Amino acid sequence: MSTWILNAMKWNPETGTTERKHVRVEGGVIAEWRDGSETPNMDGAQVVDAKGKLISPGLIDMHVHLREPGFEYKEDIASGTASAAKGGYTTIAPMPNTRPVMDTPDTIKYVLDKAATEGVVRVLPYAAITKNELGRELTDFAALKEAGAIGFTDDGVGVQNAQMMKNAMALAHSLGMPVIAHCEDDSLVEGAAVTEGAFSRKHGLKGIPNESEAIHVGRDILLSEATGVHYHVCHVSTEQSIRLIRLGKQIGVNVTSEVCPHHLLLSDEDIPDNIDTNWKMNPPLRTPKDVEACIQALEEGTIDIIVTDHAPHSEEEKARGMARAPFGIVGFETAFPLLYTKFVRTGRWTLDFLIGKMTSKPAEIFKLPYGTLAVGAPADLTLIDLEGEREVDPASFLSKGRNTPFAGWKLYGWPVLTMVGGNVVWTEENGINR
Ligand SMILES: NC(=O)N[C@@H](CC(=O)O)C(=O)O
Ligand SMILES: [Zn+2]
Repeated sequence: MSTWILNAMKWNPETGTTERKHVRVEGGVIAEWRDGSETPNMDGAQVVDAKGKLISPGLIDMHVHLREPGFEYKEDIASGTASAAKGGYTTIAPMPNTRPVMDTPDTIKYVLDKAATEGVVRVLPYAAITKNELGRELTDFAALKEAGAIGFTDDGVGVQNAQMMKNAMALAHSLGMPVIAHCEDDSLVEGAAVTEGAFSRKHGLKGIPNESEAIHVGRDILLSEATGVHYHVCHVSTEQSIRLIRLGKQIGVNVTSEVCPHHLLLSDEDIPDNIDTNWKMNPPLRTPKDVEACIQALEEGTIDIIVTDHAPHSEEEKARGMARAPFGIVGFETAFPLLYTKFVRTGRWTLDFLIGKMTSKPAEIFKLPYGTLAVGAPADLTLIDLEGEREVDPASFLSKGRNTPFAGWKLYGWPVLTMVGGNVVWTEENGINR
């Protein structure tokens, strides 16, 4: 079965503009491109008229929480992958902080099987570094790799013991696998919900200091240098971490890093005075200076990629107040429109720059065969409406989570169709197609 997508606008890096193109998809891969002025032979093919929408490689999100197994009331693989598809994502990497923790081959297989039967996008799971993410005992890395895990992380908590982390890195390196780290020194954080900054001072709250993140980043860069492992820093939020990553890259350490849309767009000074827990996430929103440092780090390449850290929680949990509500906000269904509207439409970034940080760059650093529209590549793609303006409406999310600080924001750049391996899995018009 072949499909023609007609009249899509495709970025041309040589001219720095988009051009009208037709593309044929066959056998799950991109088979041929034609100029928009041609009329291809479409006998027997399924035809999709893109009507001038942008065509992008399917977005890739290397830091997400699907909550299954164990927290299906927050999200499950069916709802989480549907939410991803609606956000234009075709490949996502879920974190192992589930219940049970994804720390055995069986849990990895469970997630992969569920994703194959109920999921609509590609799901590439991470496995835990330590059993139950308790930081005490390493998991069986070789068996987890064999089961299909793509890397090791205790995301949700930092690995507190340096020797444990060093052992993990040495073992991961011997297996050719990356270590992905949630960087947080618990001894500096205790009982705080927001960053140390203007907001914490104004409200008399204990703050989460920037060093709690950067201390782990610095430690782990040294351990990566010692072991040679590919070390990837999760959700970078501070100027201090950036300084260390920049230095690590300069001296040739195999370090990469990611940033979330909220850390590029919001600071602690934007948190409303009524302290809505949709503004509580980990790492917390930092100061305006940190926000600008994150933007510049992405621009200079110190930060490599953009991830959502999609972290759904129930309304009941988020209603527990700032001290007791869990950390985290949803991300799939707002990421691209937010970044397109705030950085591309304002002229700070080119469309190509933004899309690269969400497609080809994650594919490159995690060695994935996706994130490209080249002939022969898997037909993972998304069509995006760059012109229609719409408000963020959490009630319309396909995620079970409604926890976002972006409700009501008026944005451009909404996905309208998502294709994975040649199958249309979601359209704005007809919803999910399983
Ligand atoms: N980011 C968050 O605020 N929360 C994540 C954990 C994590 O990514 O560290 C979660 O699992 O809810
Ligand atoms: Zn984390």
